[in-house]
Amino acid sequence: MSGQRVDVKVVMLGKEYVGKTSLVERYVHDRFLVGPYQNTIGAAFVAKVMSVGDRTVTLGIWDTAGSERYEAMSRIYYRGAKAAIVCYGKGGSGLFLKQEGLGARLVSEKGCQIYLCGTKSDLLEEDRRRRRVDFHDVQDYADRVLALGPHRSSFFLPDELFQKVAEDYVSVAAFQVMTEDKGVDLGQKANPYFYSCCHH
Ligand SMILES: Nc1nc2c(ncn2[C@@H]2O[C@H](COP(=O)(O)OP(=O)(O)OP(=O)(O)O)[C@@H](O)[C@H]2O)c(=O)[nH]1
Repeated sequence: MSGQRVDVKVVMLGKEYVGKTSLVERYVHDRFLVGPYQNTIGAAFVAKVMSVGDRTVTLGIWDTAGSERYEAMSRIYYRGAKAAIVCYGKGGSGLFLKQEGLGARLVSEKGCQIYLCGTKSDLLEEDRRRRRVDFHDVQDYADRVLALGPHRSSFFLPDELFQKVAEDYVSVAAFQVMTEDKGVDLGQKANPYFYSCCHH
């Protein structure tokens, strides 16, 4: 990685145990690690080179620790992020508050595109009653807390999600403005995307 230029700083956010590391592992190494859960300490970094049309884009992905113990540290990692993947466990505890705080802070970060990612969809497929986070709550969060414009919902596999981030970097006007260092109008950069992922 030394000397390699990162085009897009991507930060993974969300509560502990929600599945951030597994999402990155699936995307970067195409594997799902079974075994005892190991929480991330601080943050982990990985770079991934990918193609968008005839362009090469390097994502620098910071997988931050979800535990509140590391919250102060995480702020360091999302400084300057151009994309934030905010993960929430659809079948998890139902607590969305931490992400709300993080999301609100991210909006104040210049030029950060936000992707809301529902994880562990496979658990819901096994048993619909496990759903704890309602899709409408997520929509409400995007509207009310992030105060962002129109949004879409899609089911994507992990590699498709990161591909979308890279494609947006190349194609979305706000990103193009940023690369020219002209600054970003927060009002125009604002579409959150809802993604639903599982890693199996
Ligand atoms: N069934 C299922 N389990 C998952 C999925 N993704 C992650 N897990 C499990 O959930 C647990 C937590 O996953 P991690 O990826 O380590 O979670 P994290 O968000 O990185 O956690 P922190 O490092 O504490 O922030 C692990 O035991 C994973 O095996 C998924 O899509 N489906």
